[in-house]
Amino acid sequence: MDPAETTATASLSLSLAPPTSPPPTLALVGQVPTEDNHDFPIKVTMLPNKGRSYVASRTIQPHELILVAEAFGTTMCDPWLDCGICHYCWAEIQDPKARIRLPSTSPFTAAVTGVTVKGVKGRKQETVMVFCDETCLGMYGPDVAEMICRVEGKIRRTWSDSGTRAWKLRSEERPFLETMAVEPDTPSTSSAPSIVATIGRHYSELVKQALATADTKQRILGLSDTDLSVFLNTTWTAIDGLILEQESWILHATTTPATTKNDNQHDTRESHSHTQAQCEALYPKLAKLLLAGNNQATIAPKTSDDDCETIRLISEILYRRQLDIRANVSGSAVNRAGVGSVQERESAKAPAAALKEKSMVPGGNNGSRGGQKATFEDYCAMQSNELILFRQQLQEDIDSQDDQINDDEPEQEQEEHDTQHQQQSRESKHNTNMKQWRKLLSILPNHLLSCFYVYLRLRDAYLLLTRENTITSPSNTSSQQEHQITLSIDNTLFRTILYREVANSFGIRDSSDELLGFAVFPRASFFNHSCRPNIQKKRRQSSRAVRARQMEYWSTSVIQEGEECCISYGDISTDIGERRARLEDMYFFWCSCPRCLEEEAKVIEEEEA
Ligand SMILES: C[S@@+](CC[C@H](N)C(=O)[O-])C[C@H]1O[C@@H](n2cnc3c(N)ncnc32)[C@H](O)[C@@H]1O
Repeated sequence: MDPAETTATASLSLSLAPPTSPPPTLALVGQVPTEDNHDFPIKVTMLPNKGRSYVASRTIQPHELILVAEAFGTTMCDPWLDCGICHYCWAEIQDPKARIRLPSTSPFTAAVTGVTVKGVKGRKQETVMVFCDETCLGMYGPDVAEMICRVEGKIRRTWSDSGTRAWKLRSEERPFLETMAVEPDTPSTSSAPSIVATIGRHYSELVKQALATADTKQRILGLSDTDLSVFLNTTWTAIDGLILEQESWILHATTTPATTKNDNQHDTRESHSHTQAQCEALYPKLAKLLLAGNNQATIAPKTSDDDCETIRLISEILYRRQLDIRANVSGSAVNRAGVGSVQERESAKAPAAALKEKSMVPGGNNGSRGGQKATFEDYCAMQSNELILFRQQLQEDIDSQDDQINDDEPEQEQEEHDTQHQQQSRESKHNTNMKQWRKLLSILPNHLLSCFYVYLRLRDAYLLLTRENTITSPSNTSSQQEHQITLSIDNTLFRTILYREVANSFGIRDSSDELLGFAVFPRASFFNHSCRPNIQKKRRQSSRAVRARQMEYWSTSVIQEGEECCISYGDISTDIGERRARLEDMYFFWCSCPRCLEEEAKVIEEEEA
């Protein structure tokens, strides 16, 4: 694979239970071909020190097509976004006249009609998606495409030239972090609902809880998997608390437009524009606060292209998950449960069982070696690499900081001391809590802080889009609203998606081996790596409309029943040292495939000679 060339990184809210790890492997272990799938050539099994893997369920002959896997999520690398490559089939667009470009006109300003936020209206939309024609757009899904362009429209916009400049929050209107300044038993002075104060108290406690689990980088590294899960859940939940506090206030302000003197002066339209600006103005403050914990982290004035790639992938997966829910759950159940409900989360937590029920073989058995639509359950069945990635990043941070620590510390401490001194008289309790936050953030890997940043931007964008949907289509009937998909995400869902993409996505390349982007093929994610692979992957060529969304896996030699079926993760032409280092860095394992063992033995032999 190139599960290869991946970019990056699971639970709600106030639950501190460890995430759904270990991955749901056991239900898949020892699968046996059933009556109707006895001819399916591969099955998933558990191998020592390798996790789950595909093995041959019968003798496989060379050049057999053994699996067709369908992509569940894709993301194109930024430079290719508007370069004549179809966003659905990833082929060069043959007929420029038939080409469809989204958005067809600049921004979705129509969606924010009447909102005059300086620097926003009419701003050039940088994200585009192009498709060969209606067929490809239809296959990809016009709604998904539009949604992704809208999300990116929000995300690409710099925070500084949107909300913050247009909307200066008055301190008396600002509950931001207010609850951090009060003792748990002190009533909140905020006009926002009391839930805000409750959340505020709760998340400050969570920060303390996380620090009580581990208060240095080294101690975090020493935590068991279970304790590290609790530590991460607590930290992420505290961040959700910060965000919830702000969202509660924004929603409160939206639903009660005439509660302040200021609001009385505005008509509804202006009120909407202000609340939109508030969304955008509040998040940078939060991001700054979060990132202030680490001297090396800066708040990006503009979201990076890499972050946008990740955001596109997450948004597509999230959207397709909503479609799955709609297809699998009855409409009324969706309404009852609501987006992101506990029921949904529970069903997402039992992917292996669902996979088993649906089909005992990967990719099903429809006579064409699978290829049926991948689902969010399939996606969740992939291995989550959150803990392993976290530890790797933390170790890297420790290694790179080791040399600097002695020089930097006194300066950092002095700076912190000065800042604290200036504010001490008026906000001593606020500072105590801020200090705890800073402490917590300073012991987290920079990589995680970047993930918080991406998460904040997503929450910001989804909130704005939900508001725009409400503003632009207030007259929608309830049945129309039922069919409208609104995206929402919490830290559980964000981490579920992000950390499964890590080491599980495939690079998509053109004929000259240029990397166009990445895709996640959940049912192909059980192929382990070998430097002497017996399976080769190929993009499907049967018809244009399915190209790239499907990947074929072909045997390259005779594979005996029970033998492992492996692909290679990226370049295997390099020497053993380089190969092993790359695999360890990107896929978190030390390769002991037959070829590596042979080459290792040869090196030892030569050294001894
Ligand atoms: C795409 S997944 C393969 C399926 C995975 N084993 C599972 O249980 O979901 C890639 C991960 O599998 C493991 N893996 C793949 N090939 C391996 C190998 N040759 N030796 C050890 N672990 C391997 C590594 O943890 C890697 O990050």
